[in-house]
Amino acid sequence: MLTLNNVQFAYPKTTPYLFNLNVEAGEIIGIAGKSGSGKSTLLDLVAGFQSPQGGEIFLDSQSIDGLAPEARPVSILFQKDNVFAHLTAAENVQLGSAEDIDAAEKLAEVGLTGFEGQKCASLSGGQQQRVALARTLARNQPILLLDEPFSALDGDTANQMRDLVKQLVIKNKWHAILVSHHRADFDALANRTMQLENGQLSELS
Ligand SMILES: Nc1ncnc2c1ncn2[C@@H]1O[C@H](COP(=O)(O)OP(=O)(O)OP(=O)(O)O)[C@@H](O)[C@H]1O
Repeated sequence: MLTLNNVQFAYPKTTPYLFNLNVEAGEIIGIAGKSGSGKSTLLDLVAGFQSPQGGEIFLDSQSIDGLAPEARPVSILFQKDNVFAHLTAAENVQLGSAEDIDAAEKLAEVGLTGFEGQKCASLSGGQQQRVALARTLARNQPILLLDEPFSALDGDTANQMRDLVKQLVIKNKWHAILVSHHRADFDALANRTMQLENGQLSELS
């Protein structure tokens, strides 16, 4: 389980945050909230881009607070720019993996058989998101942070990506947090959705 236990944080001049959250393996927790409510800040704390000013973040009872971002058991999928355009699909999949991995196999798992040698610059936005997902598979980190990953995709492509992400989170028992402005993302993916307001999370009814 991923646990945020009384995690406190404040930027100068913003509402202080107090985060309590549990995410089970294989679960996707949706985070809704107005622009500026602190959704990205929550992801930044888990990813290690910001440090809690109080409280702790645990994965399966082990604190991850002392780990630098690159050492955290975390993968992140943003809205766009998740891949290096000048590298091939296979090269992008291999980034961040210590050992040689079978990029073709990972690409096949996300529906991109035969795309290994193609430069990402020549792929569609949806295909680029699939390449990024294949890299997430290759790294196979237990925490997956999803920051509006479907927002730049058209309706059908977004639906296919949602299905794929849901399947992979369950299959690989990742602990996923999904930030979005779109109710459709939560309806399709989230086991539970929390509302972030006034610096705190509460269950969205
Ligand atoms: N590095 C920073 N220094 C100071 N204030 C910051 C910093 N980063 C974000 N903020 C402020 O913290 C608040 C929360 O920002 P955050 O990006 O987490 O919100 P968000 O809910 O993700 O917004 P959006 O939905 O627009 O992406 C905002 O008021 C923002 O201006």
